[in-house]
Amino acid sequence: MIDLVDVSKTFHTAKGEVRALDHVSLRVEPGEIFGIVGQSGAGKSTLIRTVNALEKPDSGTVVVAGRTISELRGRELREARRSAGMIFQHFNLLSSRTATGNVELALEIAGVGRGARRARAAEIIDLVGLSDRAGAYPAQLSGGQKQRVGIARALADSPDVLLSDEATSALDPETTRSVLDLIRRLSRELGLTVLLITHEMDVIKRICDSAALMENGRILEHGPMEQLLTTPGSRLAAELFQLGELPPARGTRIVDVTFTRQTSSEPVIARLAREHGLDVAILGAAIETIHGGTQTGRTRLEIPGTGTQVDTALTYLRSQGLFVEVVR
Ligand SMILES: Nc1ncnc2c1ncn2[C@@H]1O[C@H](COP(=O)(O)OP(=O)(O)OP(=O)(O)O)[C@@H](O)[C@H]1O
Repeated sequence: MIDLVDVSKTFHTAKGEVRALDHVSLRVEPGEIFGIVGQSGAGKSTLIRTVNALEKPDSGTVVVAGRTISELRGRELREARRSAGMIFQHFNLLSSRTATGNVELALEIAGVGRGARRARAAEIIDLVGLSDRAGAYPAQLSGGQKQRVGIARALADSPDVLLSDEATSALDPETTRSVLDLIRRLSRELGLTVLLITHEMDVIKRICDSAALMENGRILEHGPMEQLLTTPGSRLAAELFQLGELPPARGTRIVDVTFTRQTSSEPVIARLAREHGLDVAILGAAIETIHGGTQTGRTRLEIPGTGTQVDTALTYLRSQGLFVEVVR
């Protein structure tokens, strides 16, 4: 649905050149929720702005819903832009218009007639759960409600893609969860593809099917969440499962064991100690629920013993369907 191929963008500033996007390639499948995480200045906003053609890449191509929007101009470009709706951190609502009025405005700009505008606005306001607040002005709405209006406005013209630029960063944790759950529900119900950028790992783990980590204009790693979790050395996985510092070296082997879905580490570790006679210590553990329900966890083990004993232990863990990464 969204394809970025070798996209680069450099800004020329008074302080010199800033390479905001450095040969970025990325594919977001139809219906997928794809999250891009990275520190401030990583290039996330620039990337998302190339997808709705607010920014033109210096090189590379951006294809959205089958149209190479990085090459379009004029009327064709305006038409193509309609395939993506966008939501923002600070909602960007018009304070002089009600919730419905804000949604209708988007349809007015898209050239939809008055009757159809009314009907569609009511329908989409209902879809985001705001029917009882349809006549309220932004100042009378909570942050979460304002973002629901933002979502309704973005989806009013039935785009294929929803772009989200830190849409929950100004919200408290509980409201964040309800807005993310709404985005996930809408994505499933409408078959909507979602590309979101965030600096919060919590957002990635709550709703994303796939994710990418950006730094200095480059994509460092990307892929489906479950694949990332079992990629050796994945920084996204390490950030998801915070297992703390490594203890001082003392001649033992330290391994991280990741389990997903049916596999649970507990009986396996108990059996490892019992059947292999190894005095295994658990140094840390973290369990997370990723993209709406899959329980995934990581346990950090310290395994003493000779090289052969440890190798046997690792072979045993792997034979139990666990992903094992030797940390030290
Ligand atoms: N219009 C611009 N002119 C000059 N430099 C820019 C412009 N837009 C972005 N940059 C620079 O490009 C780099 C990437 O910025 P970008 O906003 O894409 O990062 P980001 O990951 O979205 O960060 P943040 O979360 O702080 O918005 C930064 O160094 C930024 O200063």
